Amino acid sequence: MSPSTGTVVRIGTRGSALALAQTQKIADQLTARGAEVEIITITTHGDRSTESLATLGGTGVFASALRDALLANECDVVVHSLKDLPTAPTPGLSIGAIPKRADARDALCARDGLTLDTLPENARVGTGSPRRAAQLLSRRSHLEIVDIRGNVDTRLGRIVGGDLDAVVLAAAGLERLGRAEAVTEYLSLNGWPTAPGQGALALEVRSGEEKLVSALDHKPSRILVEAERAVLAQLEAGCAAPIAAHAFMEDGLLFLDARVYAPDGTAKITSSHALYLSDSPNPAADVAGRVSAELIALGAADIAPLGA
Ligand SMILES: NCc1[nH]cc(CCC(=O)O)c1CC(=O)O
Repeated sequence: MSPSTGTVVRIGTRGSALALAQTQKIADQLTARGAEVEIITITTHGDRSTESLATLGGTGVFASALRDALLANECDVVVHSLKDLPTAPTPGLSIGAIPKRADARDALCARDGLTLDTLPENARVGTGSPRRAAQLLSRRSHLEIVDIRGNVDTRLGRIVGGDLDAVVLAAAGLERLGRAEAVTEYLSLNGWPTAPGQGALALEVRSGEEKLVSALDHKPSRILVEAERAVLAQLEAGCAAPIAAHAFMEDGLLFLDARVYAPDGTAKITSSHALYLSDSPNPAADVAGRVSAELIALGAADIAPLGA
């Protein structure tokens, strides 16, 4: 054990079961590196509201209360789900670490082992995400999309209760909550890219205090999520926009695939580019620049409400 420094690192988190589970993991990793930590639960507008995610205005509903707590010195580190974090930097704050990314896939959780192909015509599928709704409709145009909110357990409960036939959730969240047994189909990222940054966490600190968490930073994960999020930033899109992105590395190349969907699933615009990581001082921004420029040139703003 390292000797205690005498300072306790206060980690702020949302109070949902998912947020607490992922924060506990980060707390354990910091403790293993000799830090003394304390977890502080902060209630956000996004947690209190029962409005649909789309009407809440998307961007940052979960993040702003955590950031306020950090700026007010009520805690020293906050743990965000990266995909819920607005792309604009906050003055005075900095992302001190992006730990190794978990599974970026979406997962279908359906009754009776059903899959996307075997769900009956007009099946009721719950999601609060305009991206997932568009992807579902683009694969199965007769599905009935039900706008749902609430935590993962509540959503899964609606299948058992018979109200819904299926829900689509992030594989990473189900895994963190120990609910992976509810998955009936993992949706491949090739055909079903997900929200920029899905499966990754962001550890935010006050600028200058990055050292509190920098040991947990995972450079490859940071490059991948930076590439995906740069598409959102360059399209000036919010986290509720029907946009999906998937970056991966292979043989020294950084690949980025992004799609913009019409909300009703009847149209989509796609772009994919790759570049050698060694060819650019900033490969994430460069590959995202090419993809975004192409999406815009192909009419992304005409098929989807990007600012949502
Ligand atoms: N917007 C809610 C949210 N934010 C992050 C996750 C999942 C975990 C992750 O992507 O890291 C979820 C739930 C879901 O989409 O099923």
